Amino acid sequence: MFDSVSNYGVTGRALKKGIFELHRWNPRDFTLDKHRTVDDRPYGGGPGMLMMVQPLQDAIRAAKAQAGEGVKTIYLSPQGKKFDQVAAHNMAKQSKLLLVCGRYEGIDERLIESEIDEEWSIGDFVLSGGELPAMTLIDAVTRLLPGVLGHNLSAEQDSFQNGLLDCPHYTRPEVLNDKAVPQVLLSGNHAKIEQWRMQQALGRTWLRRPELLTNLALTDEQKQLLEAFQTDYLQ
Ligand SMILES: NC(=O)c1ccc(NCc2ccccc2)nc1
Repeated sequence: MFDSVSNYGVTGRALKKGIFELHRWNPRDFTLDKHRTVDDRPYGGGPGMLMMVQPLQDAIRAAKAQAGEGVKTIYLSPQGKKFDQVAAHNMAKQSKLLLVCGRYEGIDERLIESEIDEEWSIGDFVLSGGELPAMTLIDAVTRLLPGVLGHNLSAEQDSFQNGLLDCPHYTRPEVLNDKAVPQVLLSGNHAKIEQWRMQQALGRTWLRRPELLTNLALTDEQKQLLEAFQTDYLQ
C-alpha cells in the first residue's frame, strides 16, 4: 500500500531526493506461528478482532530501535485528535515519526498506553486500516518540508495554510463553456490579483466553512475585503 506515497508524485520525488526516508515494519514479519497470525480475539466477546499483541509490540519495538532517540510514535484511529494543517506543520518539525497502523477493531489499550505518544484521526469516519490515514499524514507533512514543493510560496498559499479555504483557480482556455476567466487575472496587476484572491478565499470560507473564520484574527484589510464580498453576495 505504501508504494503509493513512495513511488509517485511529490512524496515519491522527495523520497528519491533523500528529503525523507520511509521504513516499513509489518507485524506479520514478527509472528512466531506457522500461520503468521496477526489478529486475536477481544476479551469480553463482541464482533471483530484486534491486532494480536506480540507481533505488533515486537514490530513497534524493532522500529523504535532502528529509529533511535527522539522518535514520536503516532497511532492513527477514529479516537484520535482531529488532524489538520496546524498539526501537519507541527509534525513536520519532528525528525522521526513512527506511524502505527491498526487493522480490525484496533489494538489493545495497554499497547496504546505503553507504546503510543499521540493518537490522531484524519476525520470522523472508519476505514479498514490505519494505512490510508498514515499515508495522508505522510503526504500532508512531506509537502511542508523544505525543498519538496517547487515554490515554497505554493505551500504558504496552499488552502488551509492561512486558515482559509483556497481561492478559485483558472487556466487555459480564456473562455470555457461560454464562461470567461475573471478579468482581474488577465490584468497583470499583481497587487490587484493578490487582493482578489484573498477576497475570494475570505468569501468562500465565509460561505462554506464560516466556523473557520471564528478562529482567525482578520486584518483590517481582510475585514474590508470580506465585507465587500458579503455586500455583493447579499445584493
Ligand atoms: N479516521 C481515522 O483516522 C481512521 C484511522 C484508522 C481507521 N481504521 C483502523 C482502525 C479502526 C479502529 C481503531 C483503530 C484503527 N479508520 C479511520
